[in-house]
Amino acid sequence: MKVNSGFQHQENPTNDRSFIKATGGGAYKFSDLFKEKLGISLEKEDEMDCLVTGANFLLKAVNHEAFTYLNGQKEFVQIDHNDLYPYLLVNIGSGVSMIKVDGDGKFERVSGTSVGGGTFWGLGKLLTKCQSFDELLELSQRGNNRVIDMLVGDIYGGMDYSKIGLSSTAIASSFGRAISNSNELHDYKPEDVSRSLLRMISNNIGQISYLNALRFGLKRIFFGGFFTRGHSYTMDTISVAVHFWSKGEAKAMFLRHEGFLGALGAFMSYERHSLGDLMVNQAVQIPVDASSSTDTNYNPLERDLNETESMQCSVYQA
Ligand SMILES: Nc1ncnc2c1ncn2[C@@H]1O[C@H](COP(=O)(O)OP(=O)(O)OP(=O)(O)O)[C@@H](O)[C@H]1O
Ligand SMILES: CC(C)(CO)[C@@H](O)C(=O)NCCC(=O)O
Repeated sequence: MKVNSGFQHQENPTNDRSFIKATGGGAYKFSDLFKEKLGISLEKEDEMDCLVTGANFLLKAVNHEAFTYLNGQKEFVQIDHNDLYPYLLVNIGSGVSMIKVDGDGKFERVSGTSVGGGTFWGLGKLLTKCQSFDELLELSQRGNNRVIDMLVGDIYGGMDYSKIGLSSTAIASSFGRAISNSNELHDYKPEDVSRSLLRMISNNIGQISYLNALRFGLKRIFFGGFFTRGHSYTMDTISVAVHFWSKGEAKAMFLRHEGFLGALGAFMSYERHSLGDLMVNQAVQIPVDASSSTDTNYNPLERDLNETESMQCSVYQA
């Protein structure tokens, strides 16, 4: 569930109540619990609507929101507000939603995949016995996927298969090397398992994203959701997949505030529904969650803010 940071106390003579905007499945699942334990009503906002509203807002209001990431190099992308649409928004949460965005409130969820962040975390937990997502992610940083993945070179006696554009080091079959010896799970290092898993899932998401971008002629793909967490290897793998499948035509772009799109969108719905006292051009504070950084190389704010600061941005809705 994404809960926005604003809390509204609505004065109403017949029904004096406190409510917060919420979106995602949790807004339904935990509605009764919020009411019962806290006396707060959850006002449900559509998840896709909120994701798109949040992404559009960030892309327009925040300088240096989007960046590309390739070979360890982060490059911020200058967004032309008049030339933002259409784009593909790929939200990688537990599952993955792919949304074609054509404008403010104009979008279509064109695809999705159940192989997402929940798959990485769930399978990773079973295979490595690690206790937290952060631990799993940390393991992957130290792992070597070549130990478990079957590479083109493993099949072709160390050679590239250049005729079809595959180098000897390309993965021919994720986890495929595990079939060719008598190793059991405990013979593999959790680090290597985690690395292969992360690579398999990120690669797959990158590939499906590109195929959907191709389907609709979209050049720009923005990735959001709490899965990436600014983790360099995750972003690198997604970028390489998009680059590889598009033959360099399309670019994967990541959002600095990737995990907060839905919450932001829910927050902004106060304005949409004329319920709040947010005014056009009123500055809002977006809290920056330092906990969203697990990668020691990752500092989403390395450009202009430190982790504890809030960010000033302008709500410039028509
Ligand atoms: N500290 C963490 N604990 C658990 N999962 C984490 C953590 N940090 C990142 N993740 C990743 O984020 C994913 C959840 O992302 P997010 O919160 O955006 O989605 P969600 O709302 O649960 O899912 P969906 O969008 O499918 O409804 C997890 O499956 C996991 O891969
Ligand atoms: C079900 C949602 C939308 C909940 O956020 C998400 O987890 C998702 O997009 N899952 C992928 C489902 C699919 O398209 O196969």
